[in-house]
Amino acid sequence: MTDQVIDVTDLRRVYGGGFEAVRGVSFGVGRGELFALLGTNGAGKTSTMELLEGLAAPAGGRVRVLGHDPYTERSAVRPRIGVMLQEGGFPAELTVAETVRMWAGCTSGARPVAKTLETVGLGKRAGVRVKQLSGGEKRRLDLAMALIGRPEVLFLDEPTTGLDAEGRRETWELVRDLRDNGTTVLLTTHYLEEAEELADRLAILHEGRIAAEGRVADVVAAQPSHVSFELPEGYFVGDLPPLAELGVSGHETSGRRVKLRTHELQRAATGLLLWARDAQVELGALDVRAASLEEAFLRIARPGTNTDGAGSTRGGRPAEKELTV
Ligand SMILES: Nc1ncnc2c1ncn2[C@@H]1O[C@H](COP(=O)(O)OP(=O)(O)OP(=O)(O)O)[C@@H](O)[C@H]1O
Repeated sequence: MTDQVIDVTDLRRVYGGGFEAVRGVSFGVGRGELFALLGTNGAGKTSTMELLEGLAAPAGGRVRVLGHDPYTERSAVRPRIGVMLQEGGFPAELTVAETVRMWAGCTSGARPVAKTLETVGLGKRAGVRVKQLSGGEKRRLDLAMALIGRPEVLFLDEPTTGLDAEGRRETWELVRDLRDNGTTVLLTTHYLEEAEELADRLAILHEGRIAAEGRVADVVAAQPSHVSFELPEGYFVGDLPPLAELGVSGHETSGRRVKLRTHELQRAATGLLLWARDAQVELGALDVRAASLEEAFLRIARPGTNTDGAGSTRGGRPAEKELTV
């Protein structure tokens, strides 16, 4: 059984004024696991992360990091964790090397400063003042500071925001290496690709609650796949084989365009194509699309709206009503 390094039960956070930003969040992260928290702006990711980092006391629930309460037992937890906040806020006049050296001086067993700067891609910027760094370089400095104490648990709040594509890939490699060497990582991100690349498991937060949680593949598998196409003039959805027999769970149309939803993509696509061949029907703009994390995210982030565009009227013709079969 994995050693549970982060253990969160029914966590709540209430800000002054009574706003409840975290509303009963529970999850666990095992040693050496990388867990990603996703969610729209304001979903509660940073508010949750700060409770785990011991920066605030929860209004309710329970947090354990490395077996301790990170707020009341801060001295037991702080030396063993690395924290990369959304904004570092370092003294502007110090150089990069001075900044990291200063922090290393307060940390027992710190990594060598020069090596750490190399690791995060700031080796050539060691003598530059913090105020002269670009946004992406500041993010790399934040990461260096989080790594300097060789943390067992690393908290990364949007670590690649502001980085260019290459910088992002480099950070991913570094984070993956750390994880592979046993570091437990909790990461928040707005980049779904980042979560897909890195996360062993993830949770999608929405309005302070976990709306979906699991391995990326499981969260995606809960979403339907789609087959969309255009029927030729004179053909209607009713001309297709019974949709339930194709494993289709719902559909919508807009003009001649038809979109089928299914959890059995191969069955639906095969049935449709065999029908088209036998009926000698040419399906226009055929698109077969497996479910994606983006779709899962959008469905959660925009409840009430259908990412399929169900019920819309495009092309000047009224849409058929959505039919769930
Ligand atoms: N100090 C505060 N006082 C009052 N409300 C706050 C405070 N900090 C955050 N909030 C509110 O709590 C909610 C959650 O904010 P939080 O920063 O945790 O979201 P987030 O998911 O990290 O968002 P983002 O992706 O924009 O960083 C938001 O509605 C935010 O306005």
